[in-house]
Amino acid sequence: MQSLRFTALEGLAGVDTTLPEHNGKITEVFGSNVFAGRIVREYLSDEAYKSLMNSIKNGTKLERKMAEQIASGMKAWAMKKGVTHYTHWFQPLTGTTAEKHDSFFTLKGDGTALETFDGDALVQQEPDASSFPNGGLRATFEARGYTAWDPSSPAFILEQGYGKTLCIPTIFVSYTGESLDYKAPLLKALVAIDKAAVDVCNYFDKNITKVTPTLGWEQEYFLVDENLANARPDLLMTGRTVVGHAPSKGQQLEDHYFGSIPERIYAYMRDFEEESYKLGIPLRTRHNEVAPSQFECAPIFEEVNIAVDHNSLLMDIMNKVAKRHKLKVLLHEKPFAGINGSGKHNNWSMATDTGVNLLAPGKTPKTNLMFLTFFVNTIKAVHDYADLLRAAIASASNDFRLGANEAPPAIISVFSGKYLYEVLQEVKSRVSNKFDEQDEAILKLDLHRHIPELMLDNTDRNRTSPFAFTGNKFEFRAVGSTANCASAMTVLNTIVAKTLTDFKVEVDGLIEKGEKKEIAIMQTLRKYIVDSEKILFEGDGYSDEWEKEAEKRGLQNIKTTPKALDAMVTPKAAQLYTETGVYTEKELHARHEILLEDYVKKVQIEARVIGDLATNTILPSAISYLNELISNIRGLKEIGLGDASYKAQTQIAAKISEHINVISENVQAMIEQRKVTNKLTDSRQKAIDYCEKIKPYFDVIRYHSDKLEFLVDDKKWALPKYRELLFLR
Ligand SMILES: NC(=O)CC[C@H](N)C(=O)O
Repeated sequence: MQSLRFTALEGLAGVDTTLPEHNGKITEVFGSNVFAGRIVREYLSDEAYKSLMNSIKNGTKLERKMAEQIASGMKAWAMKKGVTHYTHWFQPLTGTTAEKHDSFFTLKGDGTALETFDGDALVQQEPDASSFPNGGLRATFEARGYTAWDPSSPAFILEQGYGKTLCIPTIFVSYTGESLDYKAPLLKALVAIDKAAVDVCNYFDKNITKVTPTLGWEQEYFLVDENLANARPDLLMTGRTVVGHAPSKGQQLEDHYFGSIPERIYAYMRDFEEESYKLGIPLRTRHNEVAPSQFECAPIFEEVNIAVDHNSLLMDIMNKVAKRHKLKVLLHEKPFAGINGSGKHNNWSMATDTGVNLLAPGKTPKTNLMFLTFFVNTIKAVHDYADLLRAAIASASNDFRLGANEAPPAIISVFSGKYLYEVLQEVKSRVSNKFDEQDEAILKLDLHRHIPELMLDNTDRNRTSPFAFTGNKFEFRAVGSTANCASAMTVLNTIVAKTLTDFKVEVDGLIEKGEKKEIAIMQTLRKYIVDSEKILFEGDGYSDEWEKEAEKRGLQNIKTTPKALDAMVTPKAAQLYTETGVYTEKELHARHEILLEDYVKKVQIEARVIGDLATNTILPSAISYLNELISNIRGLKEIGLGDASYKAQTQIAAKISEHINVISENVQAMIEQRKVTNKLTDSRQKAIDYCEKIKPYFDVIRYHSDKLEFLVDDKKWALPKYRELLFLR
């Protein structure tokens, strides 16, 4: 039987690349499936509308009567659009989104069939959902988990094939109130930063009453022909290729980056964009990324909460729409060795209700001081809690990306850009104990002269930094492409909230001692700059010198997930999270446990896939070719030719045979090691064992498999090759 590889290759020519028919104007479809804006106004009474808006703005609880009215408005809108079912839509710690559909349809006691959706169904559900990761927070026999409506993220309609479902964004918590998802802690972090940032803003402007962090993510991904992907069990099971010889041409010519978008890919992009627009996801950019077959899309920034939901939704849509185009989208951080991986850079800032971006340099000396305050506090937060940011981006898949081919290293540092670096140095050298009002006024003016030079296109970019200032926001580049942005956003907003709170205490302390407010601020900023200087790095983050320099500075460089996660369960982390109200200690430990278990499972699956592939696919291909060589050598001998005539064949046969043996021995050894490791009961130790004792086999097996791929007759190789996966579509 012909291998799937060749069937897939033959099928490629027949792929349809025609563009789907779409409405020309984005504004005509944008948000049409979202219960927001005009639609809410239209379907709700003034009273219900006001109370919903109030709940969104101030987080106040909705009265039951209002919830009833809102549910009825939502149902009317949804049914008009042909919706039959509703679901509480949530983001459990599995990394994907979850939904369990219920129909509006009910039978009353007297047998009347009705469509209903009441306030209770909107506000809270008990989906059971006992199989989601919970880190010991729930025993299965008391598996109650609740989903609770988050009014700050609008309801939307998911269209799928024939069906339409009303989705209510919710948080997912245990019976006793512990969070079991990505969203609940995020919302708490947003409350914490709002309070802390408003307090600090009020030093400068009393009119500011709300600060909302914003997020603009960039989603990188790969696309592979679906049939080719189906012939790669590793892609299907793990999202990455565990073997594969490097193609002769990779990304070295940089001819794919920003190149013209291939027709078939363009059709796919246009299609998932259209789906996204209907759901109010404001996608703006699309382009070819650096690696062959790698692409990127990014929306206009939004409030963090909404942006997180939109990214989770988008990943789901991208997967579904890819099927229509017979493509497979790879969101994994490192689907292919030797070329770029994929990130999900998180562009983060904070906006006030007076319309000011707190990380945009101001127009006047006074607003510049406000900018500087938030800028320095963010740097201090990253400095003090770098280990938590590292933990926030840790995953089995991101471990393959960090520090490899154009991805930031595992060392957390901040890039400020030349101008702001100078500004920080200036504050450091000029603010002293004797610093008086006059000095302050002059410094402020001097800084103001400096800062306006910082036009957006004037700031230098540093792609090698994990956390870079880019003119009016910070770009957290270390976040991986499969990640739920909520992990990074929860940590970042929490640590900045905590730093701002401490900052206020220090400044108020100085004011109480009789210092003028602005001088107190400057002095505290100076202190923060000095304290956090070692986190600032303007150079090449990819270089070996930086690793050495970072070590000298005492910065952590934890390359693997199991140990990076340790930061979550230190006394310092417990204090931070309990003080800000984001996690209880119990929740932190549960989350730590869940992440370790996730790591173990992912590496375990990879180990199994590698073992299977080696035994069932790679070795048989090699042995089959080896047999051909042997009969060839035997034949040449039989017709009386001497050693010299089959020298090459003998050499190739010897090499193949050696690779076969090494692979076979290592697969066996890996299986034996797994048996030992699986017996461990401590999750951390088990994860470390998987990382340090099992993963190293992957590299050895891969090395020898890739050598075989190079030696074995192409027709006998069953797995689609890198050149096919990356260049054929
Ligand atoms: N051009 C780029 O920004 C490359 C980013 C890179 N793909 C990453 O993993 O972060």
